This record gives sequence, C-alpha cells and structure tokens, in this order.
Amino acid sequence: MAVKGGAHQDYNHLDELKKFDDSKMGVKGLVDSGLTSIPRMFVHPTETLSDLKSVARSASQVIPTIDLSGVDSDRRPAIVEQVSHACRKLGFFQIVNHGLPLEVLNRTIAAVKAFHELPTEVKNQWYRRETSTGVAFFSNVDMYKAKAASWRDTLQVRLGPVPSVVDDIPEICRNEILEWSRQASQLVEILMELLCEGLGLNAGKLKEMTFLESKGLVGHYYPHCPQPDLTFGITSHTDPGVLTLLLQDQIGGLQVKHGEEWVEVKPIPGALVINIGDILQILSNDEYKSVDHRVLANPSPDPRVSIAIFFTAGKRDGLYGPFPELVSPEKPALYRQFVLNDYITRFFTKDLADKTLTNYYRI
Ligand SMILES: COc1cc(/C=C/C(=O)SCCNC(=O)CCNC(=O)[C@H](O)C(C)(C)COP(=O)(O)OP(=O)(O)OC[C@H]2O[C@@H](n3cnc4c(N)ncnc43)[C@H](O)[C@@H]2OP(=O)(O)O)ccc1O
Ligand SMILES: O=C(O)CCC(=O)C(=O)O
Ligand SMILES: [Fe+2]
Repeated sequence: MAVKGGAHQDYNHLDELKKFDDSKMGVKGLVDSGLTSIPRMFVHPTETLSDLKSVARSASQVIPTIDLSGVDSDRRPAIVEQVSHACRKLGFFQIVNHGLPLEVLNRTIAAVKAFHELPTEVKNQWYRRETSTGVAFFSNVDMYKAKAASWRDTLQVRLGPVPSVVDDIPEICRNEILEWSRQASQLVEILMELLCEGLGLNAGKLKEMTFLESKGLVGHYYPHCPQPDLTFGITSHTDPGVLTLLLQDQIGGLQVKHGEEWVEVKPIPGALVINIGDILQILSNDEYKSVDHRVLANPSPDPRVSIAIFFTAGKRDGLYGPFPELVSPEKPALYRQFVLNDYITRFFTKDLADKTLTNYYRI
C-alpha cells in the first residue's frame, strides 16, 4: 500500500486507521492511555498546517451576534436585515435572547459530555460506521477518505424524518437530546422564517419544503491534544445541509474563513451559532453563503463539547435547485438541479476538506 504523507516506508496509514477503529476507543481513549505525542495518522500535511496561524487580528472582523428579543414585534424588520446581512457576507452569526433557557443549554452539553466520558467498554457498544439504526458513535466521519484524521470523537443521532428508535439513544443523554431537538426545532422554525424574509420570499417557504423535518444531531467531543500544532479538531469544510444550529461550550476553537483569514467564533454564554449550508447557498442562487469553517485541536486541559443539528433537505427523491423567485434574466440560475439522493451519496464518498458540493453542481 502507498505510504501516505511522509518519509517512513514502514508506516502504513490504512493499517493504523484500522487498528484505531477496531479498538473502538476513540481519541478520548488514546488520551486516557496517557500518550504525550499524537499518533502519525493524526498528523496533517505541512501545507494544511501552515494555514493554522492566519487568524484575523482586526477587531472589526467578528461574527455578528444578533439579539432576537422582540422578533414578533416592530423590531422584526431590523432583525431580518441583520440576519440577511450576516448570511450574505459571512454565512455565520450568533444569536442571543432566543428563548432557549441557559439551563437547557448547559444540561444538553453536560449530557453529551457524560456520554463521551463513559468507560470505553461501555461506550463501545455504540461504536459503528454504518448508521442504519440512526445512532452511531465513531471518530472522524471521513477517516478513511481524509489525508489525516482529526482530534475528535462524535455521537451521531438521526432526529428526522425517520427518527432513531428512542431506546437506541444512550440513556445517559437520551432525554436531554430529545428535549434539545424539540426546543431547537421550534427556534429553527423562527430562524427559517427570518432567512426567507431576508431573501424576499414567503416566510413559510423553507418549512413548506419540509426542511424542518429532516435533521441529524452530532455531539462532538474534542479532548485535550498534546500536539495541537500538528492536527485539527475538524478540518476546513462547509456543511452540506440547509442550515446548522450549533451549541458550543466555553472552550473555543471554532473558526470561520473570511477572505484570506480565519475569524474566531468566540463562545458567549447562552448564545447559539447559526450557519448556512451548501443546499441553502444553492437554493438562494448564491445570495446566502455557505462558508468554510474548522475547529482547532484543543490545547486546553479540559475537553471541548459542541452539539450541531444539521437541518437538511426533506425528500430523498426530490429535485432541488435555485428558487425560481431568485432567478431572472439579470441573474440566471447558477446551479443545475440535483436529486437529493445523488447529493448525499456524493457527500459521504468525499473527504470533508474536499471542495464543497456547490462547486460540483455549479453551471
Ligand atoms: C449528507 O448528509 C448530511 C451531512 C451533514 C453534515 C455533515 C458535516 O457537517 S460533517 C462535519 C462533521 N460532522 C460529523 O462528524 C458528523 C457527520 N454526520 C453526518 O453528516 C450525518 O449524516 C448527520 C448529519 C448527523 C445525519 O444526517 P441525515 O441527513 O439525517 O442522515 P440519515 O438520514 O441518517 O442518512 C442519510 C444517508 O446518509 C448515510 N449516512 C448518514 N450518516 C453517515 C455516516 N456517518 N457515514 C456514512 N453514511 C452516512 C445514511 O446511511 C443514509 O444513506 P442510506 O443509503 O442508508 O439511506 C448535514 C446534513 C446532511 O444531510
Ligand atoms: O464543533 C464545532 O464547533 C463545529 C462542528 C462542525 O463544524 C460540524 O459538525 O460540522
Ligand atoms: Fe460544520
């Protein structure tokens, strides 16, 4: 087998990946074993690592924080304007005063953290790469396709359109995940309205297209990394869905690409992060942007936990493309139409860091 990424002929990347995968211990298990340097399979190519330092210094380059209080009052047009501006320029924003209580946020983070901190011999019953039950614990969704693995573990739970069987969700975080899904979906219904209004569309358009029903949750765990300059928590990627709602703890490390620089998404107690995915960039005919983001490997002694819910397109055999309302002789359709099934297959056969699916469907 070809040696990947380096000089030593005795290193077999695929063997290392398989050994790690078969151990079912995840990155957390490696850290618990007391290692002080990261295994070779996690070391990223020099050219990717050289970009680690290009972080924005300018205070003006910040991800906006939008206050949602009064969203049903005469403040709504101003909120729509801020949301629309953020989606067009940066593809990311944070929200505060969104109505979800801080205790619920904290409880959800604590429950997902508790899952990841179960003993390996308990947790490994959920370790799998096939997702037929809708619940899977694994390390690195793209591990066998990526140039190098990254320093995180993930618990994945399908929430719709056909949700996971409730009893398959680990009991230690079951109620919290289900409650989070319920509350987050109510909030995302409002956000989808604001996003539609920001495009000049009917407020109910995204909901009518069932984009609220198809959703998957990932609970990421980023343990302390002894050599954070050699790897990532998640490599640069865009999210493939419609939009992502992200709950992060206070450790930090999420960065968004803005021009040639990386801008930090600073944790704010009680805030939630929203970003546009590739499908909404396509539907909006490039009015809204799905942008590259990444997570640095965690240098802190404490683990970082984040929980994303990906809202995605509803019908697997449905045809998707730019909204006709956003296509005109002055601005023709920038993408060809695609069947969602084809799109999903393409997503899972690529490395996360590969160019986004928007490039594939662009005319
Ligand atoms: C294309 O599906 C997606 C993906 C995403 C976002 C992905 C990312 O941003 S990657 C960054 C880090 N993320 C992770 O580490 C977790 C990755 N997990 C996922 O992307 C999951 O698909 C999910 C978003 C949590 C669940 O998505 P959902 O659309 O609900 O998927 P299902 O209905 O369960 O499955 C659809 C189809 O995809 C196959 N599949 C699902 N998960 C995986 C996986 N981890 N590896 C390989 N294949 C997977 C699944 O088997 C289904 O195919 P069938 O042929 O069996 O029907 C955001 C939105 C998306 O839609
Ligand atoms: O952990 C984070 O802050 C971001 C996770 C992410 O980008 C993803 O799951 O797609
Ligand atoms: Fe992402």
